[in-house]
Amino acid sequence: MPELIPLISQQEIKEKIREIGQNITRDYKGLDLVVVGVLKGAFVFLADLVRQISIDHEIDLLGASSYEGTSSTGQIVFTKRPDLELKGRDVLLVEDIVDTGRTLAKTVESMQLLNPRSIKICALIDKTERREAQINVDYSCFCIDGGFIVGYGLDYNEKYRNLPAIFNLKL
Ligand SMILES: O=P(O)(O)OC[C@H]1O[C@H](OP(=O)(O)OP(=O)(O)O)[C@H](O)[C@@H]1O
Ligand code: HPA
Ligand SMILES: [Mg+2]
Repeated sequence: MPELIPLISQQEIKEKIREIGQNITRDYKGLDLVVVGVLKGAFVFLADLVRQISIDHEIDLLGASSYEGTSSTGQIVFTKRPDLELKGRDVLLVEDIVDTGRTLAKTVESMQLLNPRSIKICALIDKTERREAQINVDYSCFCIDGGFIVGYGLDYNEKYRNLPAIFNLKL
């Protein structure tokens, strides 16, 4: 049976998201913000984050998938493209986790083709141990070294996304 070891509590997540939401609100005043969540993993974080951003903004979604179990296949499959016009706008990509960095590297590359005015990245978890692609995370909630984590949107083979806090998964 896999073991779940508590890593980040609901309260810690809540407090950090409030702080990051205030920073985004401050930094994007007067800009044309479109928050784009990366499915599936970011859906819980996105829903909580946008409710802490108090300037007008629009929300869109894209889908990107590459994991089997705890490993990246290296093949990023885009399962959904954003619907909104992003040209000339200020795009904030919202991710649950940056691990190897491959998903975001590919995603940023593909978003750049849509000619936004700016692209920045907000990630709940910035996990550094397996980083391969150079990614600058503009808004990072929690930085961790390693381990495979689940909960709060993050899955292992599609399970555990519903857990309200974040856990280390021991297989
Ligand atoms: O930095 P990387 O090594 O690319 O890993 C991060 C990506 O992996 C996960 O997505 P996954 O492919 O598991 O799809 P999911 O969001 O549907 O779970 C996660 O949601 C990120 O998008
Ligand atoms: O640590 C992780 N947990 C869940 N999904 C992930 N996708 C990349 N890294 C992870
Ligand atoms: Mg996943």
